[in-house]
Parts: sequence; C-alpha cells; structure tokens
Amino acid sequence: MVKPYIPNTLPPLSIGVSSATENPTLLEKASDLAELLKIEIIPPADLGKYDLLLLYTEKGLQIQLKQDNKTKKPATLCIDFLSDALTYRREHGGGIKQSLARAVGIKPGIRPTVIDATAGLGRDSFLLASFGCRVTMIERSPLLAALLHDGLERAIDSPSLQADVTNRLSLLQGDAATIIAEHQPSLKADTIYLDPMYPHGRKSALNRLEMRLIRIIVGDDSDAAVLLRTALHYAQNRVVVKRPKGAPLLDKRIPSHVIKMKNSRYDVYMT
Ligand SMILES: C[S@@+](CC[C@H](N)C(=O)[O-])C[C@H]1O[C@@H](n2cnc3c(N)ncnc32)[C@H](O)[C@@H]1O
Repeated sequence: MVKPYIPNTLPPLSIGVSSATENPTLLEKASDLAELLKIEIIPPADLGKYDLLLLYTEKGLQIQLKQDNKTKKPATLCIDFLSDALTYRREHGGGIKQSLARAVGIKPGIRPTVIDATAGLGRDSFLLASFGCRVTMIERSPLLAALLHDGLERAIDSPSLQADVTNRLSLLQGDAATIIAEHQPSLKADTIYLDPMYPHGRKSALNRLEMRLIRIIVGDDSDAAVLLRTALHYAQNRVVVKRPKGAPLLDKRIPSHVIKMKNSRYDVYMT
C-alpha cells in the first residue's frame, strides 16, 4: 500500500507521467499515478518536453531522465526484483552468512522483523524477505515509492518467485522518522535498518548511473542522523546503519560492533 503523496519531496524538475503504449491497463495506471502524485499526465507526442518522466511500459514503471549530466544521454531506472543480479545475490551470495543477514541479526532459526527505513530500490529489503524476515519498507520519495510499488506488483504476479517472499514485504511512503514515531505501538520491529545516501558523493558511487539518478531524485539524505536517533529509540533489538568504507559515524554514539566489507561497513547499535 502506497501512502498519499507528500508535496515537498518531488525533485525540482519538470515531471510527468505517461504510458509508452496504448495498452488500456497501463494508461489507467499512468492516470492513477498522475492523480496520486499531482503531476501531469502527458500525451505521447509531448514526452520530449519533460526533464523526468514516469513511464509505464510493458516491462513495468520506469523513471526516465532526459539527459544524464555525465554521459549526456537519457537514463532509465526501474525496479526488477527478478533481475539476474538480485537472483544471483539471493541464490549464491552466501545466504544467511552474508554480511547483511548477520548485521540485522539473522541466525539459524532466528528471523528478526525488520523496518527498512530507507528502502530506496528495495534490494536489501527483498534479500532480507527472501531469507525469511518480515520487512516493512519505508521510502519517502514518492517517485521511488511508486517504482517500488510497481516492482512488488510484478514480483507478486511472477510464477518464478515463491509467494511467501513477497508476502513478507510491505511498503509505506513517507518520512520514516515520522511514520515510525506516529505508528507506535503497532509498528514495531526487532531491527531498524538504515542505508541513507552518503552526502559527499563518493566517486565510485557517483560513477554508477543508477546512483546518479537516485541522487537527482532524492538528494542527499542530510537528515540521516535524526533518523538514526528515532530508530535507536524504537528498535526492539538493534539498529543497523550501512556506511561507505572510511565514512565518519552517522552520529556521536559508538556502534556496539561493526561488520566490515570491501567498500562499505555495517555499524550495528544494540538497543
Ligand atoms: C541509498 S538509498 C537505499 C538503497 C536501498 N538500501 C536498496 O537496497 O536499494 C537511500 C534511500 O533512503 C531514502 N530515505 C532517506 N531518508 C529517509 C527517511 N527519513 N524516510 C524514508 N526514506 C528515506 C531515500 O529517499 C533513498 O531512496
């Protein structure tokens, strides 16, 4: 379920929504999304006039940027939980021994409930759900929340994925600190997971087209320390913060332990 649009979180670009085909179902979805986000629904002839498009295609909802600053070419973002990369990570990434699973507290026979307070493209949430965790995804960008909603719908319809994985995922749109605080005591989780954007754009991350696009859409997440403090207050067992290698701590509090990876680390705060 996607919560109503929050007006101040759309990027300052001309944004429209349309369908890339005459398929009536996709046209209806485009019109519903335009109404939800309070943005224009665009006739196909006018697509070129917009900086950023939300386009319903036969392959799902895509965000299209007219021109990526680095490549000077159009750029596209969509969510595919059944992509080869995610399937590989799910099936061959080390299972519950991989760093993400250990960081959130997965152990043989133990599957913590998780709030992913910075859902983004939902990859971490999806992996955790495929390990058996119940995950509430929260994403404040209405554009990314729309992509997540669409990606989930397609995953639910897919015969190649066990239904219990998608059944364990739910989605809320809005600011996670506000949603978590306002939904007490019903929205509880053993683990609150944070993977905010890193403000001082690391070169390696910005080199990735996907990260440049996300940054254009969501900005810098410069309020991440506030989210950490809220998470520490409400998590039943721990808060996990993903940080780039060498990045300073998100706030003054020292993590209980740290799980290091090649280019990043998980700061784990037991509560
Ligand atoms: C780096 S991305 C997360 C990527 C994600 N872990 C994945 O696996 O795809 C960070 C996301 O967190 C979202 N975000 C940051 N602060 C938030 C907050 N307070 N509430 C909800 N979403 C937030 C941003 O909009 C952005 O989409």
